Amino acid sequence: MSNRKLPIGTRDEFGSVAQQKEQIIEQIQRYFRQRGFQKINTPLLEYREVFKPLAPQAYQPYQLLDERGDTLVLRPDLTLPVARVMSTTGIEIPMKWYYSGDIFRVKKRLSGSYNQITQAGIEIIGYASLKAEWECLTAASQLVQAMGIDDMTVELSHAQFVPRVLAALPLNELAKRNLETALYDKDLERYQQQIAPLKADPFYPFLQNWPWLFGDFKAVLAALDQLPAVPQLQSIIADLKATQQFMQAQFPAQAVTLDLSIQPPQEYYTGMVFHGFSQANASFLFSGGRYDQLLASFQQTMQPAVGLAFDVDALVERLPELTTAPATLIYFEPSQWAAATAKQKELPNSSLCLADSAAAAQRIATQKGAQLIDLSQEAAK
Ligand SMILES: N[C@@H](Cc1c[nH]c[nH+]1)C(=O)O
Repeated sequence: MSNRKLPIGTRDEFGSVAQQKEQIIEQIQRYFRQRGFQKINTPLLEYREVFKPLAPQAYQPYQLLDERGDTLVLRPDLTLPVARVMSTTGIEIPMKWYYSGDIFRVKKRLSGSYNQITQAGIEIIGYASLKAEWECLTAASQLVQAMGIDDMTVELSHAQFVPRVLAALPLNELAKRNLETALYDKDLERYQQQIAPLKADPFYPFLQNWPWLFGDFKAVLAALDQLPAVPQLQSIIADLKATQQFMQAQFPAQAVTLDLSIQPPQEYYTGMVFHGFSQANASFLFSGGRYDQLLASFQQTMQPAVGLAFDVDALVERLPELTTAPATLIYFEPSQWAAATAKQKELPNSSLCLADSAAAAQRIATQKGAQLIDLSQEAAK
């Protein structure tokens, strides 16, 4: 009886959860409108090619065919459609976009997570400076704080850190790939096997600690003292330090950590990567980063870009339940329509009772635990 079932990984939303979700989306969008961002909407359906830059194993999309037999997908990401828009229209950069919408990612069966996720996010296109990352982090900290969530940790990382360390190691390409996978998977046994041939190498003391290079910002940076000088890492470390100092100065209460052994959540990231998490949530509250090469995969020219997306569902999960004023139902005679409407406007959490009789109205009020105002009594006077 599949007409009574939902597809795996989807859900219905109603009542206070649906209402909180609407409010969160509105709060985020209002914030970005006020900061001078422009709204962008893209379709739910796109050609599969738009999402080529995503790691296929990470985000398997739902696929369908259009009438010509071309493969379409339900969008598994919102950044790539914005990159497509930028490269197919003559919109001038720099540009700051905000958006909200659902994305679809087929997850493993029994993973317990949803395949339809609501995101609200931004894409800042055309700014190469660290200020663009700081704009994202400012928005994330201020918005999450304003929602009343006070246990978020912001974690910084950098998409180039791991590749640049690997490039400096005296290993062949295959050994580097194996080392990278073992590091990202936190498969310590395989990792130890991969670094064993480097026991006499100056990188060895650092390599022994690498899988644990996450957590307290200063402690992680201090562990880099063991690293032989790699000139290609200097700008990365300087940017991360400057960003941590920025956060400390602007948002002293915001916890900021550093992870130098993590796989970036998107393959298209080329620079600093950041996300926010709370101990109470399995998913990130927001996730984002710099992706300077992405527009080049749609057109010839490279454009600097940074963005982030909030996971609206994860935010709602963290919010305290809505407490609403006790409900009131207003029963009235058809001739009292205008008076009933005026009364309803006055009373918070009230609605018109559309029942045919006062007795039916009373039954509904009792069933809903609502107070009943009966205007028909006044009409009768
Ligand atoms: N699209 C990314 C988030 C992001 C927006 N802009 C840059 N990154 C995600 O879903 O993880």
